[in-house]
Amino acid sequence: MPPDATALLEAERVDAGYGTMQVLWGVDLDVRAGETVLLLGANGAGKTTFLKSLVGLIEARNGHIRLGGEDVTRMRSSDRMKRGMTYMSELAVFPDLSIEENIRVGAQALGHADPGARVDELYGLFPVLRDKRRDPASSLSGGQRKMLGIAKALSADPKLLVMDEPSAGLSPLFVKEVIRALTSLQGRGLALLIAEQNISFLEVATRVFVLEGGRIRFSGTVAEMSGNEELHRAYFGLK
Ligand SMILES: Nc1ncnc2c1ncn2[C@@H]1O[C@H](COP(=O)(O)OP(=O)(O)OP(=O)(O)O)[C@@H](O)[C@H]1O
Repeated sequence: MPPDATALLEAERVDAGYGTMQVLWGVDLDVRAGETVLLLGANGAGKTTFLKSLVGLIEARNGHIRLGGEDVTRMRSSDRMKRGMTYMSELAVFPDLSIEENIRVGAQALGHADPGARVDELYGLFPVLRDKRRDPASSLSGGQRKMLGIAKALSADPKLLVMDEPSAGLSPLFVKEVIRALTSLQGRGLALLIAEQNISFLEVATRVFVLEGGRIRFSGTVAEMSGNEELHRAYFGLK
């Protein structure tokens, strides 16, 4: 795949693994500015490993990762963050800190110029967090806690938010809440890369990549994916 001038993030033939075990085999994926890309895959497909190699928590053994056209493959995680890529993992929230403290910690750690203004802006996006701003994060429901994780990750005003299984541990009702929150973020110029095994997230995606056994098995639009009979059977059940 040649470097794509319009891609915000571009992974090209990425190999990664742990010790002697290779998990990812030549993974290609790109995210354009402002779009939402879903990385679908079953348990153990390598989604987390891939996201970690993108954000710099593990190093890609081969291949290239470019952010805004710049090669960041060997760059530290914090420097990738400064260039606009933020990672939201499951352990995104400090339960003992208040909601506001959580967001402020995020804004400060990620180097936002005016954390106070950013906190107000985020309350506009997630009003439920404003109402509970003095309460400890542990008092939030699962869905609300996920929203706090998203707000915290957004506090540095990234161009790309990389999310690992935002639906993990949530009931279908809370998954809907998170999807609603993500929908409200779209159209603000923010790009999202979401690794999931929950196909509910297809409704927010522009394009989909399917990872199986550490290899990209499919990439295309949601319509193209549901038009592919084998994938349709595997991910949507029998027609
Ligand atoms: N720190 C680690 N050390 C060794 N092997 C690991 C490590 N983390 C993950 N693996 C292995 O790498 C493979 C891919 O795991 P990974 O967590 O990337 O998959 P995943 O698609 O995110 O799965 P899940 O949906 O269950 O989180 C698995 O075989 C897993 O056991």
